[in-house]
Order: sequence, then C-alpha cells, then structure tokens
Amino acid sequence: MSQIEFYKYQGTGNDFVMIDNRQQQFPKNDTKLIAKLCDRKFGIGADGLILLELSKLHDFTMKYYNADGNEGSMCGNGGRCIVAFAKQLQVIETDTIFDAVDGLHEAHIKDGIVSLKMKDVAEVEQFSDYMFLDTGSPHHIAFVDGIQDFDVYNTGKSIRYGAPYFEKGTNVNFVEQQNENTFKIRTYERGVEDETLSCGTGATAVAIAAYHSKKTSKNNVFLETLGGTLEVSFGTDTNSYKKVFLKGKATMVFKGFFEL
Ligand SMILES: N[C@@H](CCC[C@H](N)C(=O)O)C(=O)O
Repeated sequence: MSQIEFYKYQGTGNDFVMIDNRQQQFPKNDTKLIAKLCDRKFGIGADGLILLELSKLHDFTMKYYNADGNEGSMCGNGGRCIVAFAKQLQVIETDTIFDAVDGLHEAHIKDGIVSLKMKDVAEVEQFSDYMFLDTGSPHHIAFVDGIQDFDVYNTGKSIRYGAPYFEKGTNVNFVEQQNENTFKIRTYERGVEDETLSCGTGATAVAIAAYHSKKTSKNNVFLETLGGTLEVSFGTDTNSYKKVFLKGKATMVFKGFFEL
C-alpha cells in the first residue's frame, strides 16, 4: 500500500482534488478510483480531480478528470485552482504558462486571485432559443426568466443528452441578465451530471454570448454564480474573441492523504 498526498481547492465553489503528479505515482487510467475519490459520500468529494504534471516546454501540465472519472475537456475554474496550487508548490511565482487539453494557458496570480487566459473563440452559434460555443469545453446557453427557481437539474440533463448533442453531450448554462454587464448563471455540468456551484468555461461562454447577442456592449462582464462572482474580459475582432481572461478567487481548503 502507498499513501498519496492530495489537496482540496475550490474556485467559486467548483471544487477539485488536486494532486502533485510530477513523479507519475498516481494511476490516472483508473477511472473507478478517480470517481470514488470525487464521491461525496465514499470519497473526498469534488466536482473533478486535477493532476499537476511535468511539461517539456512550459511550467507544468494540467490533467483534468470529471467527477465521473473520465478525462474532461478544459476546466476554467480548475485552471485557476491549479495556478494557485502551482504557486503553493513553488513551481511558479506570479506568472505562468502551462499546457492543458485545449492548448497553452497564460495566467497571473495575486492575493489569491487568478486571471487565466482562455482559448480564442472563433465561432458563436446563435439559434432562436439558445446559443452554443466552445471555450475549451462545449457550452449550450439559454437566457431564462426567474433563474432562482429554475429547474436546472432536469432541464439541463434533458438538453445535455438530447439533440444535437446526444452521447458526446454538452455543458448547459441558464442565464438571467441583472444589469448592463452583470449576469446570473447556473450550470448543469457534463461529467459531474449535476448542477455545480460554478463553471469557469461556462462563465466565459456566457460573457461572450451576451456580447455577441448584443445583450451587453461591454467587453468586461461579471458572472454571478451560486458560489461567487467571476469576471470575464475579452477583445473583439470581427466576430472572433481573443485575449479572453477569466478572473476570480482560487482557494486551498484542506490537505490530506489516501491509501492506494
Ligand atoms: N467546471 C469546469 C468545466 C469542466 C468541463 C466539463 N465538465 C466537461 O468536461 O464538459 C469549468 O470550470 O470550466
């Protein structure tokens, strides 16, 4: 039996088991183990598990697994949390470039607040009652009234498994505008298969969708999630979005050990 050290981090309530895997001691193909570690009754409890690994060219590599144990697409809140974790491990100081599943990310950390550069967005699909875009992860966005009482779980689940997404699925965001550049957002997350308190790639997608559909003319947008507020800013260039930054607090909650 061997002991593995883990840290628990959260970014606006999206929580992660974080492991320093620079020595490759964690069995990352063990889907059942990852799902068990993320289980809130039988494990540590988290929306996902993140490994910090060595990178040949950059400061580190981020490997992200959803709570169901499968490797996920990009996680924005997880990306912010791993920057705080890398600082804690003294892998970085205040600025970094790291590898993730969707490419390189630059980030800056100051006073526990992480500003993370997200991938450029070249395409935003607009339909009569929803929008779709990929900010590193796929996001379906629907603007609704009365978001407080909205049935995010059941409506989100039926959209996630329905046409045109089916097996591959999507994350599903419900949004209500509060003022010129503030939006309330609730997200059903693929791979967690439940509503989470916050989704970073979802917040990024909503900010861009709101601007693209002319709900705001501001290119810095505040997203009020159930776990706190995120800020997204971006540059615009004939329907494509560059220099996209996701900003918010990333916090270490506790550390511990588990047996393999
Ligand atoms: N919580 C994440 C989103 C993670 C990706 C997602 N669940 C998927 O694989 O579809 C975030 O903060 O972006």
